[in-house]
Amino acid sequence: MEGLNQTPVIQFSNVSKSYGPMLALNDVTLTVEEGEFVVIVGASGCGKSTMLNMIAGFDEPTQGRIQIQGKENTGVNPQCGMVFQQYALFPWMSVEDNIAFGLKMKGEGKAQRRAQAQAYVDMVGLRGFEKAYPKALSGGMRQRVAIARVLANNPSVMLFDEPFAALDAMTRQVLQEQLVRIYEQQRKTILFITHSIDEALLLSSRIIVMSARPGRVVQDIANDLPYPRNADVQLSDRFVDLKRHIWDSVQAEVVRSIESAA
Ligand SMILES: Nc1ncnc2c1ncn2[C@@H]1O[C@H](COP(=O)(O)OP(=O)(O)OP(=O)(O)O)[C@@H](O)[C@H]1O
Repeated sequence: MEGLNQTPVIQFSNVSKSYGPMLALNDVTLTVEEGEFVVIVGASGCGKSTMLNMIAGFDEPTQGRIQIQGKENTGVNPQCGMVFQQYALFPWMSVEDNIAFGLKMKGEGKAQRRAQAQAYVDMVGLRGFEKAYPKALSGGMRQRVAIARVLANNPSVMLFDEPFAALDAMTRQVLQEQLVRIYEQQRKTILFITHSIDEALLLSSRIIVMSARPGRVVQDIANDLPYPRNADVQLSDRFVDLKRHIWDSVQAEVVRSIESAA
């Protein structure tokens, strides 16, 4: 059967991570296959960002092994593209140049860079803003530039660390729907962190619930809400069932995390 013997895009094997004496992640084993949209939820401080940082090669496990497409990182992994909560754009570059930056680094010619940048400008709905600088853009627009820049690099894995957390609710919903559209078209492998169960359900094909620190995987839930999706999915009975189920386990872990901090 197709896909059965494929190397997973991401493989955590018994991964633990300590910072000095503090254990942040404890024995995490997780396999992510090509084309999955995995959302990680869990209490504050349970090691979600640490997981993304280790996948990207910004940090490494204290114990266990992380393999990206079958290989352990030896440094920052160019196959991983990260979108952060804070927009991390180059303020001295236009929208177009920010998006095309990675293409320039790869040595692509100017005309080709411009054409590709334009395609991603269109994809994230920023036509007309190509020549604008980040300071002239709203938070939501900046985040679209950040997403387009990562897409333009065509990474094997897209990593999102609470990318919409700083946005107002309406902008957030527009960007969520846009990201779902992009996923439906491109089926990129995505790992996405959020504190919002609604966001997790709207976006993901699978949801991982982490325990309070030290983080472990406590639930691994297939999100069977059908694609194509839009915000209306939140009105369905299945959405409400899944939300209740996930909320119960997240809430238990949040309470544990607050109690252990007290
Ligand atoms: N570079 C570091 N040095 C020391 N401690 C760190 C470092 N990075 C993370 N930690 C600690 O590791 C734990 C996990 O942090 P991490 O940021 O991965 O959690 P998180 O689940 O992403 O949290 P949040 O939801 O609040 O963003 C926290 O207690 C944090 O303070």
